[in-house]
Amino acid sequence: MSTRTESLHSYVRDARWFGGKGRDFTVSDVRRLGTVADRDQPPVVVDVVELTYDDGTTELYQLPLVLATDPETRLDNAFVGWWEDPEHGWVHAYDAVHDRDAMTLFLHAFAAADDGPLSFVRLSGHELDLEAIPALYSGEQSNSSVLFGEDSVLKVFRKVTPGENPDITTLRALTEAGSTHVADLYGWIEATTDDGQPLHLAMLQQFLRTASDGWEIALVSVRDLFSEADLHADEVGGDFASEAARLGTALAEVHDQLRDAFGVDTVDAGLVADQMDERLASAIDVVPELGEHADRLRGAYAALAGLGKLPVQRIHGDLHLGQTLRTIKGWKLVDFEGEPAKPLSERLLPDSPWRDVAGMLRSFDYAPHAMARSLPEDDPDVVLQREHRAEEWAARNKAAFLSAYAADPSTESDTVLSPEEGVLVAAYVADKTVYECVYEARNRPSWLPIPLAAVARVGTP
Ligand SMILES: Nc1ncnc2c1ncn2[C@@H]1O[C@H](COP(=O)(O)OP(=O)(O)O)[C@@H](O)[C@H]1O
Ligand SMILES: O=P(O)(O)O[C@H]1O[C@H](CO)[C@@H](O[C@H]2O[C@H](CO)[C@@H](O)[C@H](O)[C@H]2O)[C@H](O)[C@H]1O
Repeated sequence: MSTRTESLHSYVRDARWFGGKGRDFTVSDVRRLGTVADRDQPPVVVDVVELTYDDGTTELYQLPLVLATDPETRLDNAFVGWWEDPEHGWVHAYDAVHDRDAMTLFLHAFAAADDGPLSFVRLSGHELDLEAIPALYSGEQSNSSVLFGEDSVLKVFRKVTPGENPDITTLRALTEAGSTHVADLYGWIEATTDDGQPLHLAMLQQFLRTASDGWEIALVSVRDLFSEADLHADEVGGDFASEAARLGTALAEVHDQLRDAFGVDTVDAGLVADQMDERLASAIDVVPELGEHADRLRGAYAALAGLGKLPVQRIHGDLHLGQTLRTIKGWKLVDFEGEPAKPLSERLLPDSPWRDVAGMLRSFDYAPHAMARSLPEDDPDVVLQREHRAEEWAARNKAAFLSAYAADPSTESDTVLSPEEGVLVAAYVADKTVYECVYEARNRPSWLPIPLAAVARVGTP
């Protein structure tokens, strides 16, 4: 291994955004996609490293790097390594998302709509604040986001896949449709692979200055309820139901706009049910406790199969309260990348809007149970009381969300679900709950009881 690949290997392995934690891999290739340069500062290159895992599968990870001739002490915390670079000789390499100068260079490249091996594509309609000071967003998870003052935010995708990135293309369609429920897309960075496919590297979008995370707001509402033992969910000050209803309306509008932009198709409900069944079979290998509920879950899938054909369209794909932001101008949905565990080819397929609805319904169940877990309590009466309140909170907010989602604006009537919609909701909720069992077993085992308890309730009213 050269010094360069050795350094890149350790940097990727230890990065917070690396999705292959715990798996052995080698750096099998490093490709340079392009360079952004200004004569007054070190060049910024965008490299993509190919990782090969023990089982032979590969993944591409993006590394924008500042290549300095001398050590840059101001970037000590972003040091990747020093090596002989094929284009720039001996360099000290730093992760560019930590560097204000490098990110300012990117912002200016957007303003100039630079086009070359790296294309900085910009949508019209917003004048970028070129004076904005870049700062890396501290809550980075699977990607790295850089805030430009209060004007825009650049999300740098870490794991990249050749082909269309739905985070960009879905957001672009919604922005162009004038949706009020997203942060507008301002532009994106794109390169082309050797075989001519697009490689979407980053996206620049509106910074939502007044945003509060939907999950956090929901938790505060639950906490208010728990602290008022004698009051019901509709009596406490922090009642969330009107927000849940606004979320339902927002999602219905987003689905309408996505239908208009990408069209509708149909799929065989039996095939969808089979996929749910397959997910269940592999989930049981990871979470054996699911086995005792398998018959009931399969009952929900069989009912779905009985529906014949299902309308499908572009959807969010991984919706939960943590992907919603409450702003002064209403609710916004973020992160249209789809379910992280699915390969890109599957995430791009049209899907049932009820998958998004089910994601939100599951979140309304998670919030009170997650809050209950964070407040240890020995008194069995209080535990029981909280359990009642948790069910009450979940039921109230699910109902508010669902009736707003399903309400028909043309008749202005509050609609209860049709029997067919009831079957759809039950099947997609069951499928999401199975997914969550695997997610929690792998990432947060102490939270596994939350979806497991919900699996035990599948099929009960
Ligand atoms: N446009 C935005 N304005 C302000 N905050 C945002 C914006 N987009 C996302 N966020 C915040 O950043 C967090 C991570 O964003 P997200 O798109 O989910 O990134 P990731 O793909 O890394 O999870 C969100 O939960 C939200 O709190
Ligand atoms: O935000 P991501 O795209 O990474 O989504 C994954 O992680 C989520 C957890 O952060 C997970 O969501 C589950 O936990 C949430 C509370 O933390 C809860 O609101 C959701 O309802 C529940 O599904 C999501 O499933 C997973 O894909």
